Amino acid sequence: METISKTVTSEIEYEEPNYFQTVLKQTKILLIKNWRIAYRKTVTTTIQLTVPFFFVGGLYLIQLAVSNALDTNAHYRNSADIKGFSSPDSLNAFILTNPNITQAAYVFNSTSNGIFSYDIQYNSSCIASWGSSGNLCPPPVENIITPMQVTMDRQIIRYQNNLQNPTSNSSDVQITWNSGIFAHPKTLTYNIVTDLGSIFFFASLMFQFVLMLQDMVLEKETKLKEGMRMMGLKESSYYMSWFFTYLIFIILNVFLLIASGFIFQFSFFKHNDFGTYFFLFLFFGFSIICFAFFLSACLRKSQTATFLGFFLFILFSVLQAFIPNLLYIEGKPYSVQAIFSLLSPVVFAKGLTDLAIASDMGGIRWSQISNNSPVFPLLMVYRWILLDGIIFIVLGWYIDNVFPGEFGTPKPFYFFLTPSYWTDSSSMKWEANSEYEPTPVEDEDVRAEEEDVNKMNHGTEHAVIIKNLVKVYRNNMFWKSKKDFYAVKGLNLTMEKNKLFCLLGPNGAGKTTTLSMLTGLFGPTKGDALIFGKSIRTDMVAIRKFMGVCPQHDLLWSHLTGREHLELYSAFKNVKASQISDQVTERLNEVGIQNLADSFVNVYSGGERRRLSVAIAMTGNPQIVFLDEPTTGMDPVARHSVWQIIENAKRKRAIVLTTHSMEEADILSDKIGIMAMGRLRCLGNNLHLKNKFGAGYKVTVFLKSVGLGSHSSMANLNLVNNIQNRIISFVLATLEGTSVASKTTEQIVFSVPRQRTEQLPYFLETLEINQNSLHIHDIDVNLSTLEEVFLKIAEDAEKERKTK
Ligand SMILES: Nc1ncnc2c1ncn2[C@@H]1O[C@H](COP(=O)(O)OP(=O)(O)OP(=O)(O)O)[C@@H](O)[C@H]1O
Repeated sequence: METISKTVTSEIEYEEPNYFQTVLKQTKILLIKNWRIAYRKTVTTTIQLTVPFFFVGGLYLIQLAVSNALDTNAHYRNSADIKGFSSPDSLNAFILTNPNITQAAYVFNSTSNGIFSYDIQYNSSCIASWGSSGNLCPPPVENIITPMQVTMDRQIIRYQNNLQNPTSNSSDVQITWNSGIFAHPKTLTYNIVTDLGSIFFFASLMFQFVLMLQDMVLEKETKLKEGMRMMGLKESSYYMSWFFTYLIFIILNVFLLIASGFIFQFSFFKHNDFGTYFFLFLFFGFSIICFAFFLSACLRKSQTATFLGFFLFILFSVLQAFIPNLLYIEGKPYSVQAIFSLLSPVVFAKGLTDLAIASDMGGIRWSQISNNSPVFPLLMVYRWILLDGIIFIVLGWYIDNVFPGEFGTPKPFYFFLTPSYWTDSSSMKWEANSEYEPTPVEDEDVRAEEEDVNKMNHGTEHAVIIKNLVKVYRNNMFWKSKKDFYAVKGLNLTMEKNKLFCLLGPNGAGKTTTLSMLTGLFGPTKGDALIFGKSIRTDMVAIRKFMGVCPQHDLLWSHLTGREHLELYSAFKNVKASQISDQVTERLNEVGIQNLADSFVNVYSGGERRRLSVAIAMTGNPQIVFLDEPTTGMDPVARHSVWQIIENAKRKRAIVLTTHSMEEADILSDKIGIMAMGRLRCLGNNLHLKNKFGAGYKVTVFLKSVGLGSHSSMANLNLVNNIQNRIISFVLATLEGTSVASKTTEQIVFSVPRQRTEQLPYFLETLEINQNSLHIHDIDVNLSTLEEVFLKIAEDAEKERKTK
């Protein structure tokens, strides 16, 4: 057997923060946790943070593509046409009435005495430029002005020379020229932001919404949220930590969105006041965080969350594209506008459209937000978006409390009116639920326990008192059905302080369900339990302060280290900040994973994860610890060291253990209850159960070697058979009622009934006297094992199931 190092548990000092300090402290540590995980999920986080840049960039590319398309379609020139006009005014009149069919014009000012002056006027719009499509707007100097100037100058010189003397040079010619653009009507530029901006800006923020919804529902689905709650997490801290995590994401996104807007030179960002669009984006970000909260309270599966998230993304993209134009117009009743304004994407789109249209006309100043539009000006848009957010967050909080779904205990619909909700105060309330119709109890120990429990009025003398606890897994959440499954059928039980109670039972017996109710993972259908006098129905928050839990499935974050997990839970348990580091090291040493302390949990083996879960359960010196199959998957060395931890731990606290290892139950338990098919079948300490349910004793007779093995021969086998038969005949004749349990070439195991206890010493003496003549090497006597007791109970339950 390996040496087990004794761990000396140092005295833990606690902080006693008030409710608000606790919430703030927990929020801070959860924020650190969220950001650590986000930082370590490098690729996902980078995409999450930079998504607005890609959306705005995409918008810019579309703008380019649309402009080019307009270029291609322009039928802008017919270069064969040359027209003459009598005056600049008639030229201008022609150009204004026939836009974009003339590329350029010469306007002659004076042509006297060898002095020439002319202007070159050209079409400055991109669509009329020279060159083919693809060149968005080629420079006029190279394409128009220079060729025209060179051509004209040459012609003037030629003309002048011909007039005077064809052979003389042109030094006495003086030419001045100017260039300018055509007269043109008011320019209409294509503004992509007006048409598509709202979809793109909306999409870049909605991306966060989908991810957040998925993150939150995933933590719920994987029970991590409930795991933290069981260890003392405050609901408000949990929500605040997600809220601030995503608010920071949103703020970073908004800044990146604005920066991208400037990089791509959108007039939306250049011409409107910064505050006008900054607050619009920020408030919309806030409202989608609240909307995600609301939905996460209603959803259970992360896959559904992702699907719904994308569906809403598309639905709102469509709605916000056309509803604002139909809705926010003069003459529409305010009530209709108000109803649609409950959807923040719709009001957001209205705000964006206002800003986009205004950006072509100088933009909106911050001082104009209350009157920039006759219907729903920006100020009203801001107010509605904020109101939407507040409505959704309140609804989400209410639903989460009253309909917590699979996990969590439903609170009454008026829970927010009860002082205990706000103060964590315990009401010491004993919920004697009379609705349960008891099933007849066959075992007298179980019946006696039930009678004791029914006499108890308060539960402070015991660590746990369970009274008529029932759990029904409903087939659907609305009505009772025949398919409803009764997992626990009226459990009555007490567990003592400073003792270890072991709950055993075959698979599906209802052990985990019972533990889940006791730890507040979900509420009982009927009945109640008091833990150190506090009801699991009404005082779970108070109970969690002194409770440690090691759930059946490890609730761990792959991207956090073992040390970080323990630091997080120590803080939940209010261990003094200055002591956390020492306490964490102590817990890590205790379970023997100190060498993995700074490795991420995703590299831990199954057994190492279990050890970390046990260390988490023991964090903060809880008065009661629930261990659901804590040693599953551990090697024998680890298992023995965990047994030693449990053995040490139970001196100061109550421990409730479930296990499939009979050895573990035998060694550690002070009291054992065996459940099957949702009911308690027997109760007592291991000796009592073995005596009561075990077959009696096992006598193992070891045969002397006759040289079998690889050299076995027929003759030797016959010899062994003879020896075995003689021993069996002798034993069966000496001790009445004995039977052969098993037989090998080396040993024979006999089952001796309990009724023969008194004759056993005489029988063993006789066997010893005949040891040599019977060819016996050794004899061993054992009481029935717990395993036999377990098998008998399971067998009885199986028979009961078949007869039903
Ligand atoms: N969410 C659920 N919905 C419906 N039935 C459930 C649900 N959870 C558990 N059950 C059923 O309730 C019964 C009791 O389950 P429970 O997990 O409590 O058993 P257990 O004794 O802990 O078993 P094991 O030893 O295998 O862990 C099982 O038959 C199980 O299938």
